[in-house]
Amino acid sequence: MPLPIAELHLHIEGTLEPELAFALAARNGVTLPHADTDALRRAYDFQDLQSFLDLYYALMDVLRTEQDFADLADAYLARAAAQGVRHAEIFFDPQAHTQRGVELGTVVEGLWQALGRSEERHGVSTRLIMCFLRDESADSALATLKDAEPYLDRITGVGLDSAEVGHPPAEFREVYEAAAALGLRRVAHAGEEGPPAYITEALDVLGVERVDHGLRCLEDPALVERLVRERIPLTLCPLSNVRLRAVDTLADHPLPAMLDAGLLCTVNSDDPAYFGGYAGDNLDAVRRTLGLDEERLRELARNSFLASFLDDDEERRARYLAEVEAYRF
Ligand SMILES: Nc1ncnc2[nH]cnc12
Ligand SMILES: [Zn+2]
Repeated sequence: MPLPIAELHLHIEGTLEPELAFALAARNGVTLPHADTDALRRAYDFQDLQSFLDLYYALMDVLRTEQDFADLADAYLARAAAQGVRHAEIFFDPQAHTQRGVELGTVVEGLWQALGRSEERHGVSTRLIMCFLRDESADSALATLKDAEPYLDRITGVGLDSAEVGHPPAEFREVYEAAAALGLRRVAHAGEEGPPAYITEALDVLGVERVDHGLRCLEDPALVERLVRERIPLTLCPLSNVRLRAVDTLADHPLPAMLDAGLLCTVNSDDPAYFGGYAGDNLDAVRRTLGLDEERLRELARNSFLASFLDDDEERRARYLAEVEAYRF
């Protein structure tokens, strides 16, 4: 039995496995530019975040109907459950779909078909986090938040993703203020490729409660001290960092140093179909390559539930935390 964890950094569109991409392409009459799943997998040789995003957005063309989004999310939940995920806070990118003519309602209703039965089917509780694309305008983000109003009972929070460098968090101050006024939780990608100043801005200007990635905080000791003091969770994604070349090799990943520094780290999969593994695969990889011992792994699992948005269900959080403490490796 795998270690129970919460996955807090997972883009549902990044769970589109090549086999499902081809099946949906056939179902929807879409022609992919790749000959077959092997050819598509060979394209997963990324230089940086942008080279990944180019393929990630292109492949979304196969996602057209509610059923497609339901199938995508259901496949993720099944895989995640098998790897120990007990609770998943799932990102989606509405603008990547509405821009190509797929309505927001199709996306949310489709995802909800899978999320609504996830506990019964997979034993995984879920939350949905709507991300704004930071390489689109702040006005587009505001329009997206407005469009989402009919679905807010299904959306727990907002996030900020896509190409980071040159798109500082402060550009999205207004939409984050509006989201907060609607009672939404706030997170943002920062310090994946962008500088530590973006992490500070995400905290001070956007009011985020968690930082997605946050890897580059290590370049600013005062920021590290603040993140430790304020117990700001970081949702790290080790295999993603290797594939997108934020670190040279997994052996160079600073996770052990970050834990030693007292940072509230969690381990997540980001876009598992593209980066070579789901949440449990990420934990296995850091255990083997970075030599994390059992107590460090238990700490990562505990952190994941502490950092989750289960504040509306403390009884459940306590149950998950008890499972972590009782776990025998
Ligand atoms: N790792 C990542 N960083 C920024 N935007 C993303 N969208 C999907 N995965 C992402
Ligand atoms: Zn991400």
